[in-house]
Order: sequence, then structure tokens, then C-alpha cells
Amino acid sequence: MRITRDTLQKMHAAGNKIAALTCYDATFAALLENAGVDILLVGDSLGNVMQGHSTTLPVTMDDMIYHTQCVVRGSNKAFIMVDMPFGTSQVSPEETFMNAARLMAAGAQMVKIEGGQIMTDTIDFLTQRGIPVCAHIGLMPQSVHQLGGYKVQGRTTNEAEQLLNDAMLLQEAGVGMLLMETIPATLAARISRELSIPTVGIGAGVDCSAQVLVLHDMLGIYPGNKPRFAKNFMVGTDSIQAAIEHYVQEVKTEKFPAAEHTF
Ligand SMILES: Nc1nc(=O)c2c([nH]1)NC[C@@H]1CN(c3ccc(C(=O)N[C@@H](CCC(=O)O)C(=O)O)cc3)CN21
Ligand SMILES: CC(C)C(=O)C(=O)O
Ligand SMILES: [Mg+2]
Repeated sequence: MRITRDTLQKMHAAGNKIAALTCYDATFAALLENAGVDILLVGDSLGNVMQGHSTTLPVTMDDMIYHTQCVVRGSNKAFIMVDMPFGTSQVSPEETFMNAARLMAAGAQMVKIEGGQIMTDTIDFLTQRGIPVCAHIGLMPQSVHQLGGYKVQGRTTNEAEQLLNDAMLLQEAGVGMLLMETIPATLAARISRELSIPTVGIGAGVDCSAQVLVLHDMLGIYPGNKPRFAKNFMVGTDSIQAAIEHYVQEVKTEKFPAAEHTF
């Protein structure tokens, strides 16, 4: 039996930290869940780490479906969250539902959509019709050209208030989880306190319900730029298994992320 939304909500309510990692294939799916990873995120970061693109923008629905099927086949315990790729959730609630339904049919238990208040109508439409949604705010990599680079978000008072407002409206619209990327830790902590749903952080400090990293970053094998929030867990270990177990342990004990991974 897989971990469900209910399991995650209970872990969050009990104050038990949730460990998540990105995953794109069957072998790593088995390894990660056996090392105690609770959530496997089939991220559109596969555009970077699997396909060698410099952004996530070229990733397609077919790419996401293929990698979701691989991850689902390789696992039987972990919760499966899947990114909606660029261009598949922006046009209308109806079209977004059609695309999300294909990811659910491939084995997703929740889809993740980048965007704040602008996505609330779509999120309401999906969640009312049986598709759980995680919203992704802060640094939204699909908006890299609009944002002008991979930069910390929510640094000004105005931006911070807007993100908090987005978070409240997203929860009201029905999201099951909220992911926050590369925002000040104090802001992520405040948003996490204000919400009742679990929050997932990447570069958002230790006070989120869950932590996530790109697998290839935490194994120290991604050849591109290493974001400050990524820690190489292979340092000091001699196996991938041990590195993943160490990551899970550091998330559960709130040792990761430390100050040097935080803004
Ligand atoms: N391998 C990989 N890891 C990721 O975390 C990731 C991807 N790919 N692809 C999609 C996006 C892009 N991401 C990124 C990429 C770079 C930074 C980065 O370099 N950030 C600066 C912040 C600079 C500032 O202070 O404003 C940093 O120092 O970490 C952050 C997120 C996160 N996602
Ligand atoms: C970095 C995480 C949050 C993500 O969205 C991805 O891997 O695509
Ligand atoms: Mg993504």
C-alpha cells in the first residue's frame, strides 16, 4: 500500500518531517523508497538532468508520462507526485484537467502546478473533480525568462505579502500541499505556520513539513550550476544507498537544510 495524502497530512500534523526527492526511473525509485524517501517527485527538472536542456521549458506531456510510468513500476510504497510541464496548465481549467488526467492515469497521486493566485480557478476545477494538486510558488523555473534568472523570490515586503496571500488563496482553492522554492526561510516558516496543509521546501529553510532536492544535485553528479540549497550527500559515504539514507535522516532530524543552504 502506498503512502497517501492522508499519511502525509498525519505526518505533518504529528510534526514528523517528510523526505522527498526527485526520481525519474525504476531503479532509483526502488532504491529511494527502500532508503525511506516518502515522496518521489517526477520533476520537470528531468529536462535538465535526463535530457541535458538548460531549462525545463522543452519538457513534454509524453516525457512526463514516460518517466512517471518508470517510477511507478519501480516502487510500491512511496507517494508519487508529478510536475505538469510548461504549457500544459496555463490555458484553461478544462485543458489542464485533460493533461493532469493523463498523469493520473500514468500513476501520479498528485500533480504539481507552478503558480500562485493566477492558478486558483484551475486548482479548484481539478480538486473538485478528483485530482489532488500541489502548488509551486516562489522561484518557478518555468517562468525563468519572466523572472530574469533563477533568483531568490519574496525578498521585499511587498513580494513576501504577495506570496503569503498566494499561499492562503491556494489552500482555499483546495491544494493538498504547497511547495516553496528559493524564498527566505523566515517567510517560508510564516507561510507554513499559517497553513494547515503540509508545505514542501527547496531552498526555503528547515521549517517546512517536507524537504525536496533534485536527486542528481544531492548525489553531486549534476554537471550544471549547483544551487546554494543543494547539499552533496555523497561526501563522506561510499554508496548511493548510504547517501540517500543520510539525506532522509538529516531531513527527519532537521539537520538539513542548515544555515548555509538557506536564504
Ligand atoms: N539540477 C537541477 N537542480 C534544480 O534545483 C533545478 C533544476 N535542475 N532545474 C530546474 C530548476 C532550476 N533551479 C534552480 C537553478 C539555479 C538556482 C540558483 O543558482 N540560485 C542561486 C540564487 C541566487 C540569488 O541569490 O538570487 C543560488 O545561489 O542558489 C536555483 C534554482 C531549481 N531547479
Ligand atoms: C525542484 C523541484 C521542486 C521541481 O519542481 C523539479 O524537480 O522539477
Ligand atoms: Mg519542476
